[in-house]
Amino acid sequence: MPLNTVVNARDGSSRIVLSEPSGSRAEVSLYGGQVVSWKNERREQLLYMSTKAQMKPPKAIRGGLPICFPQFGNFGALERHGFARNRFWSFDNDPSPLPPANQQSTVDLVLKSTEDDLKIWPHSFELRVRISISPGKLTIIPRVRNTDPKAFSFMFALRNYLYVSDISEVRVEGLETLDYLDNLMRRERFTEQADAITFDGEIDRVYLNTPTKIAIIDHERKRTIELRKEGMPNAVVWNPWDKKAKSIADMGTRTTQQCYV
Ligand SMILES: O=P(O)(O)OC[C@H]1O[C@H](O)[C@H](O)[C@@H](O)[C@@H]1O
Repeated sequence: MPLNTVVNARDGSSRIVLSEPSGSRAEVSLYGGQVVSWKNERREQLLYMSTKAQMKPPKAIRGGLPICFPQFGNFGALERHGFARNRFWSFDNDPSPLPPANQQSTVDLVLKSTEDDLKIWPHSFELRVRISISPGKLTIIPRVRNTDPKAFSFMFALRNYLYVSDISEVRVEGLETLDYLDNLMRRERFTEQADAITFDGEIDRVYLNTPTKIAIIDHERKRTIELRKEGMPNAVVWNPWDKKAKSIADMGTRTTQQCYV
């Protein structure tokens, strides 16, 4: 058991608390291996969490940073976004070969395939994530080990719910001129023409071969979240807008404008 505090939230779920001296703090749920809260040193929340989110099976947690594995979306025969977000993860006591962690600000989790998982996806695996915080930064390092005699392919994605003031006040920079698959147009391929992505309706796109740095600029809050990634070529931009959001039972819309991207 690591030193991180494990708290029982009001909804009865257990969370691991990460903290660091400048005052930022994250909470991680063993259900889904999911970051459910991340606050900066000014105690401002940076992740959206639905007021109707369930922290227990069978649904995935609606908010934070859900982990999609071994499938993203409906790009395969499994349930949407795979099953890792609907499983209870464990503490990983042997996260080698990563460097030793500061146990106040880092947690290592692991998900290993079970007999039931093998019935729906016949490949045994160990999926590890190291989640850590430092001033102004949240880092997630995922690793997949094939414990199967045969090779397999998989998809991995972090389906981030970044908290913004009002989606219509947000710009996403770094995806201009790139090709994308439009999930609202049967995955037809288009090229982005705008010099930044802004929002005025439902959007659900997979941008291909994206740069390592993408900026989410929240004009109203005067805050920029910089997303940096390695080894993950594509980036999804999703916001369901009003009508679709209302049809998602656990979305818990607070205002008519959605506040996540
Ligand atoms: O409702 P969920 O299963 O969590 O999926 C929420 C959304 O995730 C992704 O961004 C997909 O591109 C969308 O098509 C999907 O609607």
